[in-house]
Amino acid sequence: MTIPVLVVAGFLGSGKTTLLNHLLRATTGLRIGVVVNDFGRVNIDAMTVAAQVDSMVTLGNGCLCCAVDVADLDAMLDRLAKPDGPVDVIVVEASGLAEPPAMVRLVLGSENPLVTYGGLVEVVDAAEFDATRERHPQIDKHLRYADLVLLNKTDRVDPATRDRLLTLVRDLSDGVPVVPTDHGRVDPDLLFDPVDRPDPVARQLSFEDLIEPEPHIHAGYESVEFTSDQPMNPHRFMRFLTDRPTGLYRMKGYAHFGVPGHDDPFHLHTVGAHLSLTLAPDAPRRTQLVMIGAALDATAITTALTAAVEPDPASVDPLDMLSVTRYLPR
Ligand SMILES: Nc1nc2c(ncn2[C@@H]2O[C@H](COP(=O)(O)OP(=O)(O)OP(=O)(O)O)[C@@H](O)[C@H]2O)c(=O)[nH]1
Repeated sequence: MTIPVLVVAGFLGSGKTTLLNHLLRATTGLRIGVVVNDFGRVNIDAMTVAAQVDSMVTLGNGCLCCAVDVADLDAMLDRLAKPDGPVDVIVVEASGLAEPPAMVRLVLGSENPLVTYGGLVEVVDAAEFDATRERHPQIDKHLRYADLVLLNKTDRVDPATRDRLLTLVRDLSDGVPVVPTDHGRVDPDLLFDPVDRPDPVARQLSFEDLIEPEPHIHAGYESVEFTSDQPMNPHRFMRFLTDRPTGLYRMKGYAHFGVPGHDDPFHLHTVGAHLSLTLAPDAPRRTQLVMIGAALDATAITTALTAAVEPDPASVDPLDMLSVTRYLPR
């Protein structure tokens, strides 16, 4: 079980903290570690009902909030990412403009084997987008860095503007999934896998008892599944992975190539352009993938993956497997 670390970025006032609060409310059973760089600046609802110790705040429902500088992020990830606790996912709120790429590098460079990169989410204020872009043209570059863009505050624009902005942000972000939200209300399942835990956290009065839980919203994203009992061709499959389908945020599952000398399947997960691959000798010898994103073209994805099926794996040069195995951890 690895712990995804999600980095949330966005211009001042775009709704990052609102998104954090939503995630704390909308997930049940999931223990979220929230990392901010200043408690004083961020108004996390949960903190009003929490006990603060040192740089860490413990919430009744098993969530933790911590305040660290970017430089200390690595140490905080080690503190939070431990087998069996204390959290299932970590959300880092990036503040300041230069920070997101630096934070992503830190997360990707973490030597903690439990830490996996969970994606860079850019929150954009729909009501201010045109004005922000005029003042800060670098926002276009930020959109391209992101693995997922939330076009937030859609309640503050009319439907025609919302649609225009959605198209504009999709064009600017170059294939990155863009999901419209108000008050950061995105389905948490788009961001990370639900955790099936009945109620292991010993608790008295919890955060969840004190706030109104939000109804589950299942909107703004799709998932596409692909299964093949026939092996995949390593080159064609890796081309599919590197030439990421438009709107794809994350993908998880198993791939089987059946090339002589390489019969073990691989477990894979991707977030944005990042791919993580491990050998899964005990998994069934088949390919089974779930792809999650926004405005996914299910037909195009299925067609591309079907074209990557290899009916005659014995004829594939085992050296072609280098295009896959080079992603294995060293
Ligand atoms: N109408 C509307 N207001 C929103 C929405 N999302 C956030 N807000 C409000 O916008 C203001 C800024 O939201 P925050 O979540 O604090 O934004 P932030 O990005 O964390 O801000 P900084 O940390 O200062 O950069 C708050 O008053 C929110 O209540 C939305 O979708 N619609």
